[in-house]
Amino acid sequence: MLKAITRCSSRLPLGAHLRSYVPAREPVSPLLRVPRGHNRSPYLFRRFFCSDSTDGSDPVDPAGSEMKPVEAGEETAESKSSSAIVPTVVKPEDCLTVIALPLPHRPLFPGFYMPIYVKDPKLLAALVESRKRQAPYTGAFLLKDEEGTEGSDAEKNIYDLKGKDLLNRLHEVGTLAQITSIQGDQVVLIGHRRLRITEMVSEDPLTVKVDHLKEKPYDKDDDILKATSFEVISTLRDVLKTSPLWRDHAQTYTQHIGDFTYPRVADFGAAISGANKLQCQQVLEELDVHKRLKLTLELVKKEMEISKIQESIAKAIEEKISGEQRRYLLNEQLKAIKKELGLETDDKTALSAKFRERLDPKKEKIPQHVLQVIEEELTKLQLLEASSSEFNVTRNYLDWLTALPWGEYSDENFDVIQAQKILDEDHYGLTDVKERILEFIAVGKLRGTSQGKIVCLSGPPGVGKTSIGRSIARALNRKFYRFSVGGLSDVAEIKGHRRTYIGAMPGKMVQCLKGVGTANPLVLIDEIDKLGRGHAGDPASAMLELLDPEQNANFLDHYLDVPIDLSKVLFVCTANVVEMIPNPLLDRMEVISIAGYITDEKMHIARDYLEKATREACGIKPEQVEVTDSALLALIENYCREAGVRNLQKQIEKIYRKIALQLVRQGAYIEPVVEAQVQPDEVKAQSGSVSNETAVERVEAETVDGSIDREESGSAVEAEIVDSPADQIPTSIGQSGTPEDTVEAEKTKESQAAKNVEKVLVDSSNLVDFVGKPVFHAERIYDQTPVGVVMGLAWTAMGGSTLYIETTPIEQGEGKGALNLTGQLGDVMKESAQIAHTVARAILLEKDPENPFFANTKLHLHVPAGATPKDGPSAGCTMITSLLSLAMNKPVKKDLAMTGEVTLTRKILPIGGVKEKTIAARRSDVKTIVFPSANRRDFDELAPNVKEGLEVHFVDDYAQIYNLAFGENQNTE
Ligand SMILES: Nc1ncnc2c1ncn2[C@@H]1O[C@H](COP(=O)(O)OP(=O)(O)OP(=O)(O)O)[C@@H](O)[C@H]1O
Repeated sequence: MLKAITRCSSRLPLGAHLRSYVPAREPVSPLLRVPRGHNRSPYLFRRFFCSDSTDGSDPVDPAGSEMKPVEAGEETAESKSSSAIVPTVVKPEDCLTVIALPLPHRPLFPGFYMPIYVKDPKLLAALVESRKRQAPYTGAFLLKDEEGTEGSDAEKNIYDLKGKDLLNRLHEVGTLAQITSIQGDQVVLIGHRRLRITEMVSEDPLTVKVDHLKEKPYDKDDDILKATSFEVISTLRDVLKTSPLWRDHAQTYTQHIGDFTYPRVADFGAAISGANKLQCQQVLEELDVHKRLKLTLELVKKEMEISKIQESIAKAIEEKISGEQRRYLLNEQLKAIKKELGLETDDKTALSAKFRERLDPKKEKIPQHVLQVIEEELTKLQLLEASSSEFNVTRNYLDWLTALPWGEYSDENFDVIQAQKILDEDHYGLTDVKERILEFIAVGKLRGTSQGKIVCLSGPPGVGKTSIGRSIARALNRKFYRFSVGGLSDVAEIKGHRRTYIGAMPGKMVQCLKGVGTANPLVLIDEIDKLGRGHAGDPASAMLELLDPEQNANFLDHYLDVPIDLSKVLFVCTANVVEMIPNPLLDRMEVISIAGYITDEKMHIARDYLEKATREACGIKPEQVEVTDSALLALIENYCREAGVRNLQKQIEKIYRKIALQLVRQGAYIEPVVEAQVQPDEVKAQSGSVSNETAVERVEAETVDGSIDREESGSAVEAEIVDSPADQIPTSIGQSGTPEDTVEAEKTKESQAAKNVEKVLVDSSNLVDFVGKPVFHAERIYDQTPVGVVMGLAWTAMGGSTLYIETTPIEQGEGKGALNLTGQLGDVMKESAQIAHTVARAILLEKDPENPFFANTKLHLHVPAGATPKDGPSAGCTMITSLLSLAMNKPVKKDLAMTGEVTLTRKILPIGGVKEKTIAARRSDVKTIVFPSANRRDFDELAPNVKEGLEVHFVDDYAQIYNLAFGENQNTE
């Protein structure tokens, strides 16, 4: 079996520098050179032919030589003379009977090498034999494709063919090939001249008689021939530019063949083109040089097109990958440079070193099990590929593990006095909270260590829950970390994601510890009452694990996967409504409620804290402004009635912003005055004897804007002249002019200017200019409540408030008794109204058995304000009183407010929010309050200033309220 190593002999080095055909006219690449030879001797070419061709025979005869087929047996004069001299050496032209070697893939062109594999032992032996006999020639003929088979199939069947069958399968025209070497079954051939099979001589191996073919004669000066040949050359040259492989061919070919002639150009082009075997065979068979050139031109043009496409494909792909490759290469180079300079060892080592460096100082404090995990992960890191995703996961994990403050605690403050000072510095009042913190410190001092606790601060917005948390941290000398859990529904926020997830992060607590860098911070968990309901897992349970002192010594974060000790963390939670906190959580908390502030407390907070802080924040000096008590009071009463002080803070900020603008504007007007003062010429003119009037007159002339009146300007300048004699400062500036002096003078100027600016006064009369019209109108609608209207006390998340219960008849008639309710009442409140109706009817029956009011009257009970939803049972007693007032046509006592749930048996049950309700009652100028007896303790605990001026009655039966309300006053205490 024959097997060609390559597509054609093209793998073998051929080719040459092809010189320009007309060098003077066309100084082109030296790669392709002249197809001349029309004026050169054939012998000259022979010298250049293949090295093994010892006889110098030339398969490509020079142009102009005889082009007719050489008949078998016919011998040229040259051959005769040669054989006469060296009769033992067979010349190519003497080979008229040759072994036919089938070529499966491509024909062999004269001047080209072709290695083939001869698998048929008999054929191989015959070739070896022939080589030994000094006749190293064979006929190489292209195998025709059998119908329906192609390529490898043709090769497969080749050795089954013998004799005639094989002959029929061979193309008639082939090449006389010299056997240059035989190694094993590899036979290397070099093509000499064209042959045509005439008849079969023997069957196995197939031996045939051949005619030697020569090109038809052609005119070497024919223009068309020249032009075609040039075109082939120029196309070849173009292709050579893009393909280095072709260049090699050309070089080697000319080394062996010598200069190009027209037929050689055609052969060369066809041989190195990638054309299929039939097209090549066509070129081989063509003896007309012009036609052969044209055929070749077609092939090389096609080759050109292919090479263009190849180039564009290569370019596109190169562009695509070159960006990434470039980055990769640059990165690698950078790494190498850094490594060389000792700036960085390789990634993994540097990372490990970084982690170890972090660990070393705290190694003793890290729990053993954590150390073990860290070591394992460090080993894993070394084994992983730096570009793998697993590497990144491990690196991040180690980053977190090593960054946590294992066993690192801030030195706690156990000094109660110092702590009290800090707490008082930041907040007014809040005695309960402060006391609790001081107790905590005291216990810590006695025990020697403090322990984690959960404190829950509850109260309306803006009462300072969050800010006292920060202040507690400061008092205890702990690091402060705050996170809000309002609306939090993902357990992963608290407990972290498992490491297997992409973008996994530890939970908030681990983030907190990394952030603060100590294991005993104060963590403020804001809005715990607004904790979301989780869709995957229950955040409340996760919070429980986090907060519970029993469990959190071994808190397990999903990401970290090693237990961490949170028992030293002090948790402070804040909530607006304690009832909304999940019960198991609430159970573990120590709730401290901050009810809100009364006017008096707000005054203190505003004066001593908010105003001070705001003034500093606005860059205003105390002497530049005065906000009177009456202004603050008006602000609190008419603008900021809510329980907290956040709104009050906003209003104060508003005032100070306006003041700042006013001061800056004034300063801008005063400045030109000061400038005017420092004109040396003018100073000289004044020379110490300037009268006040003169200065005033001058300023008047310069500050023409109407917004500063004459008197103001005058007085400002007067102050200027009195405080700093005009002939001193300006003269020093004018004369010395050193930078120090200038700075000094500038400073003096500034302070003078500040002094000149008039102090801004804010009092109740001009408060409107700063904060606009009052937003609140008195909660109190009635001076004296009319029949059917009674004031109740309510509690909301915003603090306490007063509310009215109004009842009016709709229609009367036998058996028409009914009750309509309005005012956005909730279910509980509606039920409360039904109970009140029943109880009121029973009481009326007792007091006035003849009165059929409730039986015959359709009533309407309304609770303003209608837009606010209301609920709760604590308005029960107020509703009964309102119904009775209407039924008896008797108004209730003036300035009376009440609260309390009533049962059907007229018992009064306790209510919540005593402090808020008391504060609200005082705000509405209520004089007498009725509370359930069960709330007496709550009331007694209130600060004296909150209780001041109130007449409070504690009742446990409605009869007592009846007496209080309708004038039959008794001592209910
Ligand atoms: N007793 C006080 N003394 C001084 N400043 C106070 C006092 N109470 C509240 N403040 C100030 O009021 C502002 C609002 O307080 P903070 O934000 O702590 O309210 P909060 O109760 O946490 O509100 P929310 O429930 O809306 O979170 C803060 O600037 C705080 O300093």
